[in-house]
Amino acid sequence: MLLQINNLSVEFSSMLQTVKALNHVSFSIGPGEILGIVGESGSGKSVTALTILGLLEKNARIKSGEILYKGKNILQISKKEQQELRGKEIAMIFQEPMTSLHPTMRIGDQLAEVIHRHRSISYKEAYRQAVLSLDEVKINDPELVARKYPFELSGGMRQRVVIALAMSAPPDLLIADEPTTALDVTIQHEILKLMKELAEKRGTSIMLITHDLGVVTQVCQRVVVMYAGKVVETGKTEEVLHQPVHPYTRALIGALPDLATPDQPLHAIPGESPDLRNLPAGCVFAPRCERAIPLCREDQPVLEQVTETGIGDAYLPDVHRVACWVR
Ligand SMILES: Nc1ncnc2c1ncn2[C@@H]1O[C@H](COP(=O)(O)OP(=O)(O)OP(=O)(O)O)[C@@H](O)[C@H]1O
Repeated sequence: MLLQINNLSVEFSSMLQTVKALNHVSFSIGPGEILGIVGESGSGKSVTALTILGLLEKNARIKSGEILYKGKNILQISKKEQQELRGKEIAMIFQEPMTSLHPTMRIGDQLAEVIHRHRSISYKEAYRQAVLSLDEVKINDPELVARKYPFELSGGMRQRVVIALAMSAPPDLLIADEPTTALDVTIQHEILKLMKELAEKRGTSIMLITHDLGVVTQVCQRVVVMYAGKVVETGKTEEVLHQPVHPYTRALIGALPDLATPDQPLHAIPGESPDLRNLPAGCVFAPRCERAIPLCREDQPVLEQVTETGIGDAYLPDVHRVACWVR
């Protein structure tokens, strides 16, 4: 495994309250794998990403768990080592490309500077490679685009530049937080295709955070479904999305006419999202669950293998697992 998260719990505290943002989260990402993390707003997707990157805000506390990156617990390395990891091995791209781009610097110079920093080559050579990297992310006329400023490019073009920047090290793990949400459907499709191609070509693993199940179907081999800071279901994309077991996953999928079509937002589920300052004693989804039985309100279910068909180690990442008493 490239990345293995075990039993991760993260809280945010202020004088008055404690928000339990992640509760005993475990999952892994293999080399070259594209893993989808899906869930409603507030389910803990971004907090998971920020914890991996060592970028949690000051009021955050890691209550339990470990994050093994190439077998080493990166929750225990120094700030400097975390920074090095972020620069060289783990890259991140966000929904809004401008957050990653310098507004007053030409595209070619931004890329060349990063490439120059990572490799021991002259700036001139780094600039030449910057132009090549624009070509690699399928930008037409890369020499011309290299001389432009970010504001002169469309949203889709900017996100391609950001991908080129993120891939310049190149990283072993790319964390992409809603990378196509701000783009129109056709461009979304092209950007996802590009990310998939780059992952295959470079062997980069991608952790793709999305609220869009169409995106998951399109590019992710496996998926982790999160709800209220917990993993409620996980397994191969096809199994989880075509034979969902958790009532939450079922509800998410319920209203989608066609999973193969991108840009399908998650179905709104009746009831309110749980209050992370005051989580229920039993299953976090029980208050909204039509199938809940008394046990669901008393005891927290843990992730367990769905069927016996996946014979062997229940902790193999491909195995379809669900945290639900009623199945
Ligand atoms: N610095 C913080 N202080 C207090 N609470 C926080 C902080 N950062 C995140 N949270 C809380 O942690 C929970 C999980 O947030 P997170 O951003 O990971 O959700 P998400 O699944 O990524 O949602 P979205 O899809 O809206 O980005 C939310 O309830 C959020 O309010």
